[in-house]
Amino acid sequence: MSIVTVQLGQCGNQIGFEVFNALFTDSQSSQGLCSKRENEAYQASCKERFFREEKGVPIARAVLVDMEPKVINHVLSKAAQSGQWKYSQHACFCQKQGSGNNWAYGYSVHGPKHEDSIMNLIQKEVEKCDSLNGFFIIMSIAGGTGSGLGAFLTQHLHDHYSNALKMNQIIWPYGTGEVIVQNYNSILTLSHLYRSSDALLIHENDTIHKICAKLMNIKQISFGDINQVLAHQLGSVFQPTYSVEGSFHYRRNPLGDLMENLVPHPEFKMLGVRNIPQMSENSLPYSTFTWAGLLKHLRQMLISNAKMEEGIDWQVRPPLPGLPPLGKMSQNREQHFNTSLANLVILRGKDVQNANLEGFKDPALYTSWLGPDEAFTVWKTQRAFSRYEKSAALVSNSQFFVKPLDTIVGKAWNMFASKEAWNYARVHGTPGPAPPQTPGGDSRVRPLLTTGLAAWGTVVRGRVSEVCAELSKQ
Ligand SMILES: Nc1nc2c(ncn2[C@@H]2O[C@H](COP(=O)(O)OP(=O)(O)OP(=O)(O)O)[C@@H](O)[C@H]2O)c(=O)[nH]1
Repeated sequence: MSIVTVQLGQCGNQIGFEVFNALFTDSQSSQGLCSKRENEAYQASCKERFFREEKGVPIARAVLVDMEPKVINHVLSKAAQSGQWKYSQHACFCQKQGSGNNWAYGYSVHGPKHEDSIMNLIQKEVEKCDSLNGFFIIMSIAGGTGSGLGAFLTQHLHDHYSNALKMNQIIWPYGTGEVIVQNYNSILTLSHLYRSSDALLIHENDTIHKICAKLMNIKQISFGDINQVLAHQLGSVFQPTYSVEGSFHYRRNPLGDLMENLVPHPEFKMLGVRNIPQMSENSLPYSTFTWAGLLKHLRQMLISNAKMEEGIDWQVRPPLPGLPPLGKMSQNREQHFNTSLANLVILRGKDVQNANLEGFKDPALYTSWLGPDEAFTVWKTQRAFSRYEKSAALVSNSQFFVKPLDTIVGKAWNMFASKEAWNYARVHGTPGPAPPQTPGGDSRVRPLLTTGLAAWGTVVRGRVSEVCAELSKQ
């Protein structure tokens, strides 16, 4: 079954390119450390998911959308220059003017105006799949096009393709110093996506930046570096794995299987990825790994909510069995133990059959309403990924995002409240501080933003407390 990727805005298109490039390069690699037959099955499965063929050339199953032509032109030519795969020239939609980091402009102006053209392109790409698995929608949540138009399109995909799964890859903005209205844009996007998407796979720019600095030893970090790390993480999740252990049959329903294992309740669908090992190419030849070592680190990253291998807090332990719920709760809080709803571990490489995953089956890791039998899954393949002889990825539905979500909602409310205070002061003749800049100099979008923000902010805030309440029941 195939996945149609929709790349939106600057961020979505730049990341999309790196993802296809990583998938293709890995699938063609001769360093898979497995039999020829197995390698061919892996390649065929990757191709069916992400590429089609036109005159013998692999073409990404993707639709590229941006309101400015520059980035799309750039990724089209980079893909063509790779000499290995291409985008279709006919699967691109761009205009001359971006959304100026204005969510409402993307959602209320660009969305309705270009809905037919974009949905037509998507339909054409869908018709080229023998069997559609779903959509993978890559976007940032802080700009205007990816976030606003992305929320609009996801809603329309939800309405038009109700049987296909929708997974949004969203890029969480840096905590400081980027787009002044990023917190508004983010909560507007999240609250819309929460209704129309089946799962949100979240990557935080701050985290990936740290991985580039600390694990990859990159001195001057560019979006290109960040996107390569991100593409590696996504590849480690989406490249094929066995449907039945030991067979060369690869999973045919990647998005469906992922959701079945990781989204046990439609209200809890924010997923995070951790992977191990991740290091610079120079260090790799001098490193050896064992499954026991990799899995010990990965488990501790999970329970202590460490975002990368470096700086893991080894003091955090699962709550002791038999403690009364209240005792468990206060102990959890003290230790910052990260409770999970569901975890999927994906193992790739040599001797994968010998990896022992008992550590992930401890009931103390999960909520009281799902035991490890339902909440924990493992996928495997003997075929090594990228340049790593052994590697492990963890996709987790856990408390990972409660804190970043709370921070973003809190900042947006503060900004909103200070703007309201300023308006009040102005109306009542008392001078107040200048208002923070809001998007929407355009009179069409300003009312939508102020009323919309109040409504959607409440929705997101409600989600946060629900997630906290449910997950802290441990
Ligand atoms: N990881 C990553 N983040 C990016 C990249 N480009 C932009 N961003 C992030 O995306 C957010 C800004 O969104 P953009 O994608 O640039 O904006 P857009 O969707 O094109 O919308 P407009 O510019 O308003 O038309 C910020 O949080 C940036 O940090 C990229 O290539 N990689």
